[in-house]
Amino acid sequence: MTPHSMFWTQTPEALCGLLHCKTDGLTTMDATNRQIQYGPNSDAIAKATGLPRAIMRRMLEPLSLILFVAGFVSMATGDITGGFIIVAILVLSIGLDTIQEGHAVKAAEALRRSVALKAEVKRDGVFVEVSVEHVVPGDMIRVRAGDIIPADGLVMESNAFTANEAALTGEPYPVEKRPGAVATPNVGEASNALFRGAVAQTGEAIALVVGTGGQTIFGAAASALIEEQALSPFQRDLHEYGLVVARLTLALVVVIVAARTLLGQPILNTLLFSVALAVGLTPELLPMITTVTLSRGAIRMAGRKVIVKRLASIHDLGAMSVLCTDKTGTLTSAEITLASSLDPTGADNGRAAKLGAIAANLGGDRGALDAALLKGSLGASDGWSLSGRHAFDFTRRLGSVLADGPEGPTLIIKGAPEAVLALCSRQRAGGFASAMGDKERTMALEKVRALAEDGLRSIAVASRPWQGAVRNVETSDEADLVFEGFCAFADPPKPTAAAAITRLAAAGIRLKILSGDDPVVVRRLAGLVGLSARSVLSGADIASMSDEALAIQVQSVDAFGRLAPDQKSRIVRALQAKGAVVGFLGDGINDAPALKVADIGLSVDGATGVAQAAADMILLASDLEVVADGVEEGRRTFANILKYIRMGASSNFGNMLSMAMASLVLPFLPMLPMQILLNNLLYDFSEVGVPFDGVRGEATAKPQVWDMRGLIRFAAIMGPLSSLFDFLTFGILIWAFRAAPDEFRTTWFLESMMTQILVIFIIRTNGRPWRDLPRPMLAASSLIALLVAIALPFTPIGTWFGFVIPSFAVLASVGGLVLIYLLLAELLKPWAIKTTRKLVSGRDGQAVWPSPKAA
Ligand SMILES: Nc1ncnc2c1ncn2[C@@H]1O[C@H](COP(=O)(O)OP(=O)(O)OP(=O)(O)O)[C@@H](O)[C@H]1O
Ligand SMILES: [Mg+2]
Repeated sequence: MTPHSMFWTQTPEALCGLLHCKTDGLTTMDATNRQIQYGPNSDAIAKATGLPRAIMRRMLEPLSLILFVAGFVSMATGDITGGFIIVAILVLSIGLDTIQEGHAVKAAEALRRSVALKAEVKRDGVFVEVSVEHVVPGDMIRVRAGDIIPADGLVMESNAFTANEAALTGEPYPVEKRPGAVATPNVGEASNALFRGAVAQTGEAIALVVGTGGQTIFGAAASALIEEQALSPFQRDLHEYGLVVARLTLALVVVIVAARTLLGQPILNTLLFSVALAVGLTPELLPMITTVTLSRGAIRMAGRKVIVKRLASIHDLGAMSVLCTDKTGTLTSAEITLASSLDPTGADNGRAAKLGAIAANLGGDRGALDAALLKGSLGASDGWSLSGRHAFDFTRRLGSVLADGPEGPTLIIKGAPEAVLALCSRQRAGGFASAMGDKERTMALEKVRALAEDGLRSIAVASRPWQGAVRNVETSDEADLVFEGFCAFADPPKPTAAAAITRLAAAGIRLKILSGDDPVVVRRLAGLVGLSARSVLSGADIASMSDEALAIQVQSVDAFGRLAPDQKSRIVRALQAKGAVVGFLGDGINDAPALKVADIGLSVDGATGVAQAAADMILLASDLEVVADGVEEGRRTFANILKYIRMGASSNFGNMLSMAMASLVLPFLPMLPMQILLNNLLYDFSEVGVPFDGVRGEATAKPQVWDMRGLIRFAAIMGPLSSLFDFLTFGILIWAFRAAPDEFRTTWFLESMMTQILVIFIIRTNGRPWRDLPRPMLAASSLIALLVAIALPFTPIGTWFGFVIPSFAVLASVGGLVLIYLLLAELLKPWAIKTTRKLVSGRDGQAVWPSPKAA
């Protein structure tokens, strides 16, 4: 049943027998059945979803459980109305919570799935794209350079195919994979096997899937690469904040229960009161609120062509202060074209392009340059076949093929000019090969420079007739070459790039180009799109720098060229070291390491699988405009979450706190448990509109960073203010009006509702509330909650809750107090919202915001 142990030692026929399939792919029907039999190709533990489960989960939370029990106990002991109301309110809150969450989260999840990695499988005789999850044993898959291999499989056909299994086996170099029997049980030598989670480096292969999901050789290790979702510092802080409040609450409850029991108050009553208070105090809604707001943010961002894979990265995007980007495809158009083919002297000659196209075709790379070469010389490789290869890699910046054709066995090398020229000892011009010395090399490099200054990027092509037996190419073979000439490519900047960069700069985000291309090309482009082109650092420059020196250099340099993949990630780290929140936008295999290290990895739809897998967000259009839109949305979302948190940390919390204190000095309960629960429910309802609220331009104008100290400052100013007015109400009711318990509770309920709900309109904006009105949804949710709260005591239903109609004098004075409270809150606001966390310009030397993924 498990054909996958050492499957590479078996023949395709034997495996097909075990898997009950043929070697020409499955039918859709068969695949569907197998999906049921084998399960999805992922080993994420299926999360309990579904409505009943979501409700159960909430009901089983300790506080709800206690309240349910208490409610039923009340009913049983005679207080039918009281007990019933408590249970009813609980059911309503849980319903509110569940509906809100279910809806938004599902939609966000669906979006995430829409950019899930795709795999090419043969179904009903043709190759089609399905999501990786739907690959099943028995499928024929096709993988190409840049893909993450979706399942374990036996290679049936291959063309220049190499796979990088570093993450699985630790073997740092790509290994060639081709069909053919292997006898060894050793995984590392299974040259006919593909393993889930490895990266296809070059070429193309077709394989028979023998293992999916957890049933793969590297199992969980592989899926960690494919499906990782780490917590961001923002989420961790939120969690911690929740814990602090929970502990405070617990302490408070213990004190109240002890004190009131000592005072001889009825136990059940006290217990219910303190649990209700705990419900009011705990930010039990916080996780739901952040998830819902983030999910709503994700949905809105999708409308602006940004698909969010990791929800918490929305905040990180809003906090981003530096965006590093690859050059081709984002700053320049993705479609590179072959502009000219030149011989070593600079004269037009098609030979370089022809050899380049042969190498591109046989070499199996899938880069933009190869595509341009193939398009530029159609049919050039007719009559040529592959005998050996040394695959292109971004560190050597060249690759070679051993091709057999009309000229006999020939080694063809193409790559970055300085890399290729260093290997040449002769050059061919006008049909003749002549010696190539330093003088010729310098002239050739000057030609490259001249081309670059005209905006053309070039690669060099060299060759040499192959002597001796045909075998695979090694580094030592790449010497003593004949320089054949250059291929020059046009790669002009996108017309929209400069404007987008200006817009990002206005939003407080600095752009840096991190390219593998020639520094001269990079410099010219930087100038064209409005970046500082004064100094350009190259990979060679930074290789000799210490981390400290690099961290200083990256502050002022905006353009980098000739970077190896690990140098891109090194620069990202250097920026992070000085406190910047760094985004990286890239699409190639060579961008994957930097995408992983960056705080926010951005890739584009259609990018290589590795890049997409490493990214947190996928742009549906490769355009900086889209990033700028996304940043705006991200900041908006974050601002809305902040509203919630601020509200919870001040008014709501303050109210419950003063109530707890009052319960210790009053001979009666300051509010009945069901009144507290009602208070909490109405307050929660009033906030339902927050995720839909608008945000003022100024709140999204600069990178926004989660600022725990700032929040504490806010709470420390607004909390006591709210408590002060609670105590004033308290004092007036007791001493001025000598209010009876029922009137006292009703009035305090009204005061508490009015302050909590109305202060939303003040806290939600940094500006004047009357100049920055809330969106209809928030206005509606809070005003409805407020109206219900105010109207209740005056209706017959109010009596169920133990409300009475307060006297006019009482109402008038409390109304007056609420107005003064709101006025003071508005006056103190500017002082309370001052950020304590200096916004990062990359210079404050304070890494208070560690990169989420760098750890
Ligand atoms: N297929 C190829 N054949 C030959 N040389 C190549 C090929 N791909 C890349 N190179 C060489 O390697 C260099 C780095 O590659 P590339 O420019 O794609 O890196 P990058 O960092 O992705 O750059 P960009 O910022 O332009 O996207 C190129 O400038 C070129 O000289
Ligand atoms: Mg690139």
